[in-house]
Amino acid sequence: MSRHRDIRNMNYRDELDDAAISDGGDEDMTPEQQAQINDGLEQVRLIIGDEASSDISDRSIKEALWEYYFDVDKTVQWAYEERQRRKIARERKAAKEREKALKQQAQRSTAPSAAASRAGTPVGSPSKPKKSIGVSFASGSSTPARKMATDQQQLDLSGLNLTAGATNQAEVLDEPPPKMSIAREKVLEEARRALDAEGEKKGISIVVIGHVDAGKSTLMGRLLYELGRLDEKTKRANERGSEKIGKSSFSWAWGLDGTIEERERGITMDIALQTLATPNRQITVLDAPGHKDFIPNMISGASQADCALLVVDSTTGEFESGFQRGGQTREHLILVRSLGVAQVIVAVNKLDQVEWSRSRYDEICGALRPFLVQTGFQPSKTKFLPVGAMQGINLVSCDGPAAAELKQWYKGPTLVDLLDTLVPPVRDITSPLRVPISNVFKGSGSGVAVSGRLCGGVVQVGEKLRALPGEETAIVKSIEIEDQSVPWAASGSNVTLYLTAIDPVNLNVGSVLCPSTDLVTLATSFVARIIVFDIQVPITAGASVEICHHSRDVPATVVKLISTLDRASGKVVKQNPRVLAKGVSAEVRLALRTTQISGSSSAARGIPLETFATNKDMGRILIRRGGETIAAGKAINFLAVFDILTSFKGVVLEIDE
Ligand SMILES: Nc1nc2c(ncn2[C@@H]2O[C@H](COP(=O)(O)OP(=O)(O)OP(=O)(O)O)[C@@H](O)[C@H]2O)c(=O)[nH]1
Repeated sequence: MSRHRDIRNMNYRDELDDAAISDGGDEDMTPEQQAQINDGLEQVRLIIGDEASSDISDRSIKEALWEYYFDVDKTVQWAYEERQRRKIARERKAAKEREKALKQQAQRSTAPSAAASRAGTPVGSPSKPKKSIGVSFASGSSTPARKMATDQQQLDLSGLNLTAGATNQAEVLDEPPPKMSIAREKVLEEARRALDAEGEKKGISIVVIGHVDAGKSTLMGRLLYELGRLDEKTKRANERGSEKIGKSSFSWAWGLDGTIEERERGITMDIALQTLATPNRQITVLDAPGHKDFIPNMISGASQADCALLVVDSTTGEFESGFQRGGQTREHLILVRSLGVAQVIVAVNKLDQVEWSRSRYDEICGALRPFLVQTGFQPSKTKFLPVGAMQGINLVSCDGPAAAELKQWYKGPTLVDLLDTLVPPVRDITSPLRVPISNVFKGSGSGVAVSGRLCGGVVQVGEKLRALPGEETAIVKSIEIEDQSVPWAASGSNVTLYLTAIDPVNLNVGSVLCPSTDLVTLATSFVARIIVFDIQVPITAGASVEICHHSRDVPATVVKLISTLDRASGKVVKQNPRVLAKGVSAEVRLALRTTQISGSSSAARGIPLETFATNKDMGRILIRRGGETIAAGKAINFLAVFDILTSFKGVVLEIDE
């Protein structure tokens, strides 16, 4: 085989047929190279699935491995892109055929009797061309969970040439953008009815948090298996694959940790999204990374969740290291509470490591309870349970010989019982639509897809939305919730929106989609009420920080320390404090840093923010410094905003304090 074929820029028309790929001859390879190819093929297959589900033949994979010098990561990336290219090519072909059929139909209808008599068929009953609806890569595939931000499935948009010129675009546009077909009032009425419906499963999202290696992914992988959401074939493939790289204890985690780096390192690096159902709840699960290097990804996941599932490792010394200062058990709890999560389930895991000791379980619950209260969780909204994630004990049931020791002292609910009683939050469907984008990836045909959680309002197919910051609008081509196509979605739903009529370069993670008639404020300077975390170096005026808002981080400066406040009453304790030490509540003025340097960068154009009083989910921020989260807060007042009406000039309006 030659290494000189440009795999990334292959013409998909030629590549559609695997037989078209020249063999080139394996005889050029040494036995070692052949072994490497076969080994690589096995690894790629573990990730992308078999030929039927991946649409890529062994031969194509071997070719790619050869071209990429046996690099499995690059080959997997190529395979995902290739699959998408093939899908687009098929859609184009189908569109052309539909167009041809329509033309023939039109010709027939202009000469009805002649056509009818010639064809011997009745006139006027053309077969309606099927409408193609974009589907995400994850739907129906045997690949692991869909990842949210930096997944292999979040593809390099340049590979698709989505912006490659008018002719190309026109060719790809197989149908005009859809029009809004349902009146807004009707959508609201339907949404209200669906939310109130008795007997309907209530939708809720939960973020899985905890210190690194607590067993979060293992617990979710095992739970998905117990609930029939992970099939035997994938389970066995994960067992084989993890054993092969000497990480067999991570086989359950492979159900969630899908990238090669995550699997090789045995850690979660990005949020993985999965769904599961309990008798009364339809649950979106966001598995967050525990490692402190990936806190921004964890924040992105937590800002999309209603509730949290905290997993702690009960092994001697392990709970303690996660709970001590700097441990992620502590930090994650503070973060999720700051982001508005009020309900938490604590799964005390790996009890098999401490011989199912009741006293160890009680000790851990006893240490966590006061901390949870201190962090702002109400005891009535905090539930505890003992589990053995690896063996699947007390997840769906607490029966069988493996659970015998636990059953001697534990008679409480299982994890599924507790998930089933989570209280869904009140959804504000009448407020303006806000969709902070947590991921951008390729849609089908000419479109691009974005995912995120609706923080207000309703969205429907055909709706025109503005992407902020920026001047571009998009039209919603289709909407998916849990891989099901739906005509509309309401506040609180985690959705994938397939957009058209927009260049994908204008859609960024952290941008917010909203109606053109009701734009989000782009704040460049604002007052926030914050709570300072357990920091060692106090905050002073002029400090350089990062503001995290949903999936966006922007450099900012703490311009002014306005006052410290009484945490209980909110009353001013001291005006113009010189420093803010740990535990203090304060009002500060923040300004995006790039506004002071240049008036044209995206950060300078402000962050799409609302005051907490207007929209709680859109008004929360976290403040980080040097990789550490130092404070959480809410925007209470804008001091300077980017003027959207004159945005092409990059005007920043100063508003009096
Ligand atoms: N003995 C025992 N080991 C477990 C159990 N649950 C998880 N583990 C092991 O703990 C290790 C870490 O598991 P993961 O599921 O990757 O942990 P995690 O919390 O998802 O890790 P990060 O996402 O990287 O923070 C693996 O070796 C698991 O096999 C359990 O119930 N018992």
